[in-house]
Amino acid sequence: MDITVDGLAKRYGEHLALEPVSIKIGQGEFVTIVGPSGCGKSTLLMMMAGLLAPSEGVVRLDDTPVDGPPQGVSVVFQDYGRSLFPWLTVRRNLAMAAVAQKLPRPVLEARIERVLASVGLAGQGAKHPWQLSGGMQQRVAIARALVAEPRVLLMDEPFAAVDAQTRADLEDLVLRLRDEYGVTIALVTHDIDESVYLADRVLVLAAGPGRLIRDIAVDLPTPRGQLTTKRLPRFADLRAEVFSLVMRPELQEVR
Ligand SMILES: Nc1ncnc2c1ncn2[C@@H]1O[C@H](COP(=O)(O)OP(=O)(O)OP(=O)(O)O)[C@@H](O)[C@H]1O
Repeated sequence: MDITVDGLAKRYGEHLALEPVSIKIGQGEFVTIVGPSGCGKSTLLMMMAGLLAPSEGVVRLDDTPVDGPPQGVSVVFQDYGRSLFPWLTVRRNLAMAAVAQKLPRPVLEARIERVLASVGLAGQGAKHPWQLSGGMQQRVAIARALVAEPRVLLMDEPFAAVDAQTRADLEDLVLRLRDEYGVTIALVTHDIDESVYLADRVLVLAAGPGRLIRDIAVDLPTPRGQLTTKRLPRFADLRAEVFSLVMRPELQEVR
């Protein structure tokens, strides 16, 4: 599913949180969104998810305008602790996400088992979220987003609350899932290395007011690897480019 963001802007009362922004994200593309705190990253993502109404402009999925949470789009938030139901098992948490699809029970159960295996949680379905580590809970949140077989996955700092090792594992997991499920992904992050490592394109936003200042094509080879990719000179160049834009946007602005 393509995502077209056309002149999308957001005001909160008098405050202009995001100047009009236009972006196209192609089917199966992985785009990351970076920028300093308060530049409107979450605001942009929530409007793409149909969870927040824009003040101007429109989001289209393929050719259909978004005017509420659309079918085929799943969202993963940072705060997995609050996004899972603690009183339900992992399997029941996942089943809830596909309720609207009214799948026959065996189809739903097969999907749940497949998705749990995909995120490395085979055999954990009968546990409750609180019996799992933070990294495993975030895997459940990702699995839950996949159960409905979305065509678009929108992720808002999904790995911010886990340790570095788990974060690297989850990054690689999401890259693999993009290939396995062919989903289009937009992911908000504060982490510049992560923004380059994961992306086909990095969108850099600046603050005061929030605006898009650069759309960088990441011409690194695939498949990516934590060691192989991050030791490439080209990775260091891209990382430095994003870093300087995020830290000193006024020196770099091109449009
Ligand atoms: N519900 C709201 N009401 C009023 N202002 C808001 C609201 N949500 C966000 N803002 C403001 O809009 C701007 C953009 O916020 P947003 O959360 O989108 O930024 P962000 O880049 O995701 O920030 P962070 O990286 O800190 O999460 C900020 O100035 C914020 O204070």
